[in-house]
Amino acid sequence: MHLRPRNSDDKAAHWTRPSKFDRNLIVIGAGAAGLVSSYIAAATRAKVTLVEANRMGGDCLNFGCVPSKALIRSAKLAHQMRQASSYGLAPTTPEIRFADVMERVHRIIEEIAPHDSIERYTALGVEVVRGFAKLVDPWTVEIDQGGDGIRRLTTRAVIIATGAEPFIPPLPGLADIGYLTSDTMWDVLRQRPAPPRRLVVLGGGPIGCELAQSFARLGSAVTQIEMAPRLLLREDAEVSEIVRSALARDGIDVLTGHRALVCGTGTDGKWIETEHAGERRRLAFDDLIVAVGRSARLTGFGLEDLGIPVDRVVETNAYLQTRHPNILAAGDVAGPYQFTHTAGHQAWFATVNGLFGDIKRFKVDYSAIPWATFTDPEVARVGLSEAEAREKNIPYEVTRFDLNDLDRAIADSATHGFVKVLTVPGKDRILGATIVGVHAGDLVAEFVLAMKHGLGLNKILGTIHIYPTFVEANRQAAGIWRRAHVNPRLLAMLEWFHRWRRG
Ligand SMILES: Cc1cc2nc3c(=O)[nH]c(=O)nc-3n(C[C@H](O)[C@H](O)[C@H](O)COP(=O)(O)OP(=O)(O)OC[C@H]3O[C@@H](n4cnc5c(N)ncnc54)[C@H](O)[C@@H]3O)c2cc1C
Ligand SMILES: NC(=O)c1ccc[n+]([C@@H]2O[C@H](COP(=O)([O-])OP(=O)(O)OC[C@H]3O[C@@H](n4cnc5c(N)ncnc54)[C@H](O)[C@@H]3O)[C@@H](O)[C@H]2O)c1
Repeated sequence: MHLRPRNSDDKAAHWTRPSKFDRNLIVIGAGAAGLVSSYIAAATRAKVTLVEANRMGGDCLNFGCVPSKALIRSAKLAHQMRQASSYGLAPTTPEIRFADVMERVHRIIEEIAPHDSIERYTALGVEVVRGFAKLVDPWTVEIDQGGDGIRRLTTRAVIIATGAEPFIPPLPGLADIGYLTSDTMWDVLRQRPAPPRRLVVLGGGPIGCELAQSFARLGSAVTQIEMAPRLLLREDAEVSEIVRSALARDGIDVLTGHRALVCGTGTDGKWIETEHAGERRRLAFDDLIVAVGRSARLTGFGLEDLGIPVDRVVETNAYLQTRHPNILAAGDVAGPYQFTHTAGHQAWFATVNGLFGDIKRFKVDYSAIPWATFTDPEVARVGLSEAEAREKNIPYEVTRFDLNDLDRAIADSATHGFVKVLTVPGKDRILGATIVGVHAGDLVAEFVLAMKHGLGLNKILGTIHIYPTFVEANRQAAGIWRRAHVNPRLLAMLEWFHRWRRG
């Protein structure tokens, strides 16, 4: 089989498919998508090689979910200590030992690292190679192993799982003043005895909100700059408002609708200038974290030479296949989501389609994708938000239950938030659920299960939930929906029946 590279000037260039292959599958990148892909391939007894250029576990373990959630936990405890008087305890001001906080963050990375280690994957039957992988042709991968030389392997299928990296905006002066990103901050701040004194967080997405709140609770004076009119733009406006006021309560100066214009260094240290409603404002700071989105890693490993189309992500079809059907992509590099669990979810489809696609292919299922932002209160969602339903012209009904009516939330003095469910008008079929509150990321699992398996609100109402728990809020919401949908004629008949029985 011959394939001609698309858009290539070299008209003579073509590739010949080998008649034999060294591997069934080569996976490029050992983050969530790559690890799960190679695991599944090995479980089906395929000969699979996993190539990682940097740290096993990818961004989630080393720079993302794990360190950020570890930091959030220390920050939450500091916050709870300050709240002690609300619970009848003596007011406490926590002594923040920042170096110890950062040591704990790194200890937790080390504690989880064995799950993603070379040793574990080797024992599972995966060949793990340290090095930088490059596609030479649709069936050949070249691995630069640094001092250990270059190795070439042929393979029937390839999964691109190269992830994403922080996007750095073209902000004048930014490169000169020095800035932190999720890639660099964990190592840089590990060297510091104290948290940044004056911190600017650029970006009001999940990363910006989680980090801004954590550092504020650990003692930094935080200013958060978001150019959009509100935080967490993907969520409904009321969600953004709850998060904004929570961050404000933590002392963060939240500047939405502010465009960052330029930064530099002056007598009072570093500064950034923003513009809002025609007014310019200059803010002094000591450290700045850039959290304005993540760009897929698309260049430098052969996609261009193979004519594989990319836009913001690698272009794939519903089976996660690229232009070359034996080259597939999963995780942040494939989009449209940028979560660890969606990377793992796509990995199953990419692997099965890569190994068995010429026999049977499976379309990747995006029907019930959940996510959570781990601010306090947490924000979790599955399916449609109200804004999305309106945008897509999908008719819906809303049922809402506020946590200030939930016994457990009242007992815990944690009543900020709600459960909001969108259903098909007149039916109990769930179109989406948004939960804001303590443990929202855990609570949403019930709606994910319901949506995935076609269970409606009646089924949630008919399921026993332990009293008093936060997850009872889901059943309360289902109960509100039920009461709003009782048949008035049936009620009238029942009333008549009872009257008749009384004689
Ligand atoms: C601060 C932060 C917090 C986050 N929190 C959460 C959260 O709470 N929950 C959640 O679900 N998601 C969270 N995420 C997102 C999550 O980390 C990513 O969605 C996830 O890591 C994507 O996995 P991946 O396998 O696609 O890519 P990655 O984890 O980025 O892995 C890709 C790997 O490929 C390697 N690589 C790249 N090119 C090559 C090459 N040519 N050769 C060899 N190796 C290569 C890279 O070194 C990297 O290790 C967070 C992200 C950040 C930054
Ligand atoms: N809890 C989680 O699951 C979790 C946590 C963190 C990150 N993530 C993943 O990582 C992805 C990236 O997160 P993120 O927060 O970096 O990106 P994001 O794209 O979600 O949000 C970035 C924000 O920055 C703003 N922005 C862009 N340019 C700006 C500028 N020049 N000045 C000010 N604001 C600007 C945007 O308007 C946007 O609101 C997320 O979309 C998510 O998928 C997930």
